[in-house]
Amino acid sequence: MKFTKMHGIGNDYVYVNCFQEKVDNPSEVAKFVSDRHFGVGSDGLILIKPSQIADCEMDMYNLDGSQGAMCGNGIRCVAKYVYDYGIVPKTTLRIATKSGIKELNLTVENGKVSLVRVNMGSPILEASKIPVVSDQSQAVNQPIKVNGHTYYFTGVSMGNPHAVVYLDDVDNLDIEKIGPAFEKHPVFPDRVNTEFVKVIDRKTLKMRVWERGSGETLACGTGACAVAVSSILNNLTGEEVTVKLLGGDLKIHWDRLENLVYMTGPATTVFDGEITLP
Ligand SMILES: N[C@H](CCC[C@H](N)C(=O)O)C(=O)O
Repeated sequence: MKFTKMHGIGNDYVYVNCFQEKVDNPSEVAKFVSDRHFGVGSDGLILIKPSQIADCEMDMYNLDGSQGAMCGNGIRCVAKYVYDYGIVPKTTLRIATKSGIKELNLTVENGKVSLVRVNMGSPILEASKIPVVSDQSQAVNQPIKVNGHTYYFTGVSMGNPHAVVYLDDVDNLDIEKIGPAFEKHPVFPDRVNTEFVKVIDRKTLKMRVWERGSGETLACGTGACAVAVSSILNNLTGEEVTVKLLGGDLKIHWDRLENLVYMTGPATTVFDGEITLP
């Protein structure tokens, strides 16, 4: 199987061009290629497919083989792939995902995409639609008991579920322990991606993320959007923020009038390869 290794500020996936390749059992392939010792090494697998309703379709799998509904860092790389490889020679394009069609604008330098702006759509705040178990219609600063401690989270879906938790220190965080405890907590019926956030100032947030099905990743685009929405809802920042992640920065703007979230960030191609599947 031919593939291309790409990343969005360190959130790396194995990309397969399904205009040319056929992947029969993507969940199993995701588990195999994601292994950093026995496979290629990645946070998961992303299939780039033809679409009847958009310029192409993105189909994303976590490293545990579970299918995700949306991938912010991934969709920027999909746009870069289809432009750079001449499949969709347009700088404004639409990509179908499991959470609807997203529109993207590309910045091209020396014939290659360097920066991508994604209209990520409207955040979903209704607890039942995230889903989050709550006795309120929205889970804003909701208390939750994890490993014997009480934390407060805000639930946001960007097509996939996120729990945003504010802490004074995200550097000395035992994320390997607290991450899985949030991910599998019964308050989140479909599991959850958890972002641990420190507010730097009203325009800057610093975050780490424990992803559903992938563990700690260096970045999470939908997570950065969820963090921005939560921080604006909690009046901790203005509408435009820089979210600083381990792998780099993303610019997020929640246009409250349109109720649309825009994410701007880079997309990087690392190498093309070929792998024999088991
Ligand atoms: N890394 C992705 C999110 C993956 C979400 C996935 N872990 C799930 O919801 O199952 C991003 O950049 O938005």
